[in-house]
Amino acid sequence: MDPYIPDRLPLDTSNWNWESLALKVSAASASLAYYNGILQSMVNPTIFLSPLETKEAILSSHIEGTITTLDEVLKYEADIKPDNESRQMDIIEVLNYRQATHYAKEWLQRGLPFTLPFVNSIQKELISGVRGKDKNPGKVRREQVWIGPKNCEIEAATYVPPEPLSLHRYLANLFEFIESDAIEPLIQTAIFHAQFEIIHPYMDGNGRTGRILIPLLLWHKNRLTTPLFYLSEYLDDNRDEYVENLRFVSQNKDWQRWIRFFLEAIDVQAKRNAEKASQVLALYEEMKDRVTRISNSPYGIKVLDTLFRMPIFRSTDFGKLAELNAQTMHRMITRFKQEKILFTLKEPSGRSPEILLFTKLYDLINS
Ligand SMILES: Nc1ncnc2c1ncn2[C@@H]1O[C@H](COP(=O)(O)OP(=O)(O)OP(=O)(O)O)[C@@H](O)[C@H]1O
Repeated sequence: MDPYIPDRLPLDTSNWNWESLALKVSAASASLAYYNGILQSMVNPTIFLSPLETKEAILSSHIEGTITTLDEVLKYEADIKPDNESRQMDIIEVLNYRQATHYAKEWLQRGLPFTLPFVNSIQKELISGVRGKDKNPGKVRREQVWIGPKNCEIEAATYVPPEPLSLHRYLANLFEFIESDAIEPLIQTAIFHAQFEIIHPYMDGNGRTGRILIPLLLWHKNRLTTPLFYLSEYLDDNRDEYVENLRFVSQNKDWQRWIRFFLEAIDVQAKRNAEKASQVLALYEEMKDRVTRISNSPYGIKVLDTLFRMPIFRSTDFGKLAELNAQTMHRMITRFKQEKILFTLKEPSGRSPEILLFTKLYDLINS
């Protein structure tokens, strides 16, 4: 199989079946707008949706074969680590993914441009210090890669991305394309994701970097007011179809099939994300009164935000993040336990602090 020569963007869409696409676009747009309305009603969506972001990191990494659970990741952050070393590496990959997402959001919200150097730096954050760290992090590849059965030779590949010397040309075309205002933004995002995967700019992390970019693009194209959106649940549930639809673009030039799949994914996930975000918001409102009453102090909201940031935590981290002195922290934790808001996951022992679980939020995110 020869290296693929990607289509130049924008595509020639004169023969497309716009009627069928328009229906999908309007359904996905409506669901996304509804989800965005919920985002807008949140005082601090970054804090509220922080556990959902961890789940997105887990599922996006799972598409690439990294296996870990929300429980393991949250426990790891609270210093409960699995014995198995490869499991630990998988958790670190997920934490890197989340770190790369934060980094990307901050970059864009500071008004910095959506360019190739930006995406290079996301990929660098993603693979630094983990599997792939020796594969030129943050640099466009200079070697040929291919996709196929694990460790296969190029002859057995199912797809061979473009040859390295041509990459900068295709990438320049891709980043120019995304700035065009002449294309419907959801279709533009769908095309961007597929073309990014088709180009396969890096030695490692192409799938995950491409998926990190989706909410950032939706934000860049004014479809989200905060770059928070979680698509990987759908892509992971429909992994074979996801990959097959990408393959159909290069194999049959079937862009419309890919775009329909992508729009369906946005539609379904926007509804799921909206439901989850509303549930988190409702839990926050319920807890606001209780926590303010229990804490009976000016720290109430800070304490609540800290609980929402990490449903499993060490008592000492909780104290630090909520800016409480040790005495106040212990008093509050005791009261929260009496009120069955927090449960002890691990008793303190020696110099190790107690580890606690905010069950309601944890169950909600995990359901
Ligand atoms: N035939 C295909 N055409 C275009 N893109 C594809 C194709 N098959 C898979 N992909 C994309 O490539 C990603 C996986 O790429 P690859 O197996 O090379 O791993 P990678 O570059 O190391 O990425 P990661 O480290 O995130 O797994 C998939 O998640 C999907 O987005």
